[in-house]
Amino acid sequence: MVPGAVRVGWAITLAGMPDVETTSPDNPLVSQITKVLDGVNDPEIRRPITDLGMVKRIDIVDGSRAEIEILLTVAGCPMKDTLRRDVTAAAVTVPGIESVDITLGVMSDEQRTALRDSLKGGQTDREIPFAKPDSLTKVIAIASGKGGVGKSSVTVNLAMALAAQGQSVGVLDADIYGHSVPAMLGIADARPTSVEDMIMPVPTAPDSDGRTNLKVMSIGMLKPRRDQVVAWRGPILDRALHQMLADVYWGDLDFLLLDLPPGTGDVAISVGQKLPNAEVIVVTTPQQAAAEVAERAGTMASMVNQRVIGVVENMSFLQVSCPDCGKQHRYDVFGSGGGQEVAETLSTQLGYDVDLLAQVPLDPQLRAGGDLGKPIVGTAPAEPSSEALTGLAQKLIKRGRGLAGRQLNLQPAGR
Ligand SMILES: Nc1ncnc2c1ncn2[C@@H]1O[C@H](COP(=O)(O)OP(=O)(O)OP(=O)(O)O)[C@@H](O)[C@H]1O
Repeated sequence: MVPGAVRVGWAITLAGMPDVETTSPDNPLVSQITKVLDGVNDPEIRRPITDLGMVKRIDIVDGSRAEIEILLTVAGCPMKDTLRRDVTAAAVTVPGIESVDITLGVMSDEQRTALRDSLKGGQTDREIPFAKPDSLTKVIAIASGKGGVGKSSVTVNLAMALAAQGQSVGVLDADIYGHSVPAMLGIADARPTSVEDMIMPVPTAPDSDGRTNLKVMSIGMLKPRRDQVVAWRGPILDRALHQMLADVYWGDLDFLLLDLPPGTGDVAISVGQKLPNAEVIVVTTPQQAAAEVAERAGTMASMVNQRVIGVVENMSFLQVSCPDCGKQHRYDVFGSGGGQEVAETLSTQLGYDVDLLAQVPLDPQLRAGGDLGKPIVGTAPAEPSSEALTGLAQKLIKRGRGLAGRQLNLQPAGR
């Protein structure tokens, strides 16, 4: 503490987090500033900075100048400018405050450990929060039989569509061959920061309301260099996946989407073991050959006891407006019927209804959005492809939490 400072007892902090210091404890402006700072979230952890012990000191100088010291979790925190801006914007809303000086410091090792422990909230090391029977997060793995059918494009657009509808969404890119999710979301070079051994997933750019409802962790972010090739076999992959589920601070998520590698390999088996309550969406194109391999991905999911909740047919048709007659013409570029066929075959094989949840047209704008890191559901929500993906998001929100892998606590009925 700075000399002459006292701890003010009114700050409600997480267990173990220090209170705010001040040299002017009787000045009501200090408590008013603390109150408005309760509304400022750390952009990565997405909890109030006051709860996280990040507000070290608030002093009022010359009656109307606020001096605020903020502790960053790590030196060189990529979000420091956002924090500085948000804290200043909040503090100047307090009547009587005319200027704000922000000093940025860094948490000590002890403070970081206390923060990490608080965030874990009793969760033991290496425990996967989503695997707990009482987890409220809907975990959905996006699978495909083969590469290039648009699995990652569906994943990022679905994630954005869910976030746009107020859902808190995490995307775990477990596609060792592609890991294209960060680039498709415009955060290709972003690297997660960590608090002690806890990794903060990377938030995507805030939406127009300043919210970042979507955070990402990718297998590519565990590599030292972006251009490095991942050539991991089963056990290392399994550990990497465990790390991304257990050591990443995902916070309270409504949805966790997993972009799986194509096919039926090691990652699908690991996901099945680690997340028995995950549900699966199979992505296919309308092509016959693609449909046949997609069925295998669905069968694989059921072999590891995951429920297949539906099929998405991507690149379903191309809609072109005719320069001669002015009407819209549809072209079945990749054939037709593959999605429906996968849904019907899986329903028969698995013994429950597997629906065709969406048909997403072939759309050059969707491709361009992926290349530019600006998914089409955000930039052109009225396009038919965006509408199909937003419709898929709405179906998933309405669906409620599945019962796969959950303890039902059913008792035999008494006679
Ligand atoms: N509906 C669509 N319309 C037009 N282009 C699309 C559509 N869906 C995907 N694409 C494009 O097809 C290519 C492959 O898509 P994507 O990377 O999403 O497939 P994937 O199944 O995840 O492949 P992989 O598993 O090999 O990473 C990308 O260039 C993407 O922009």
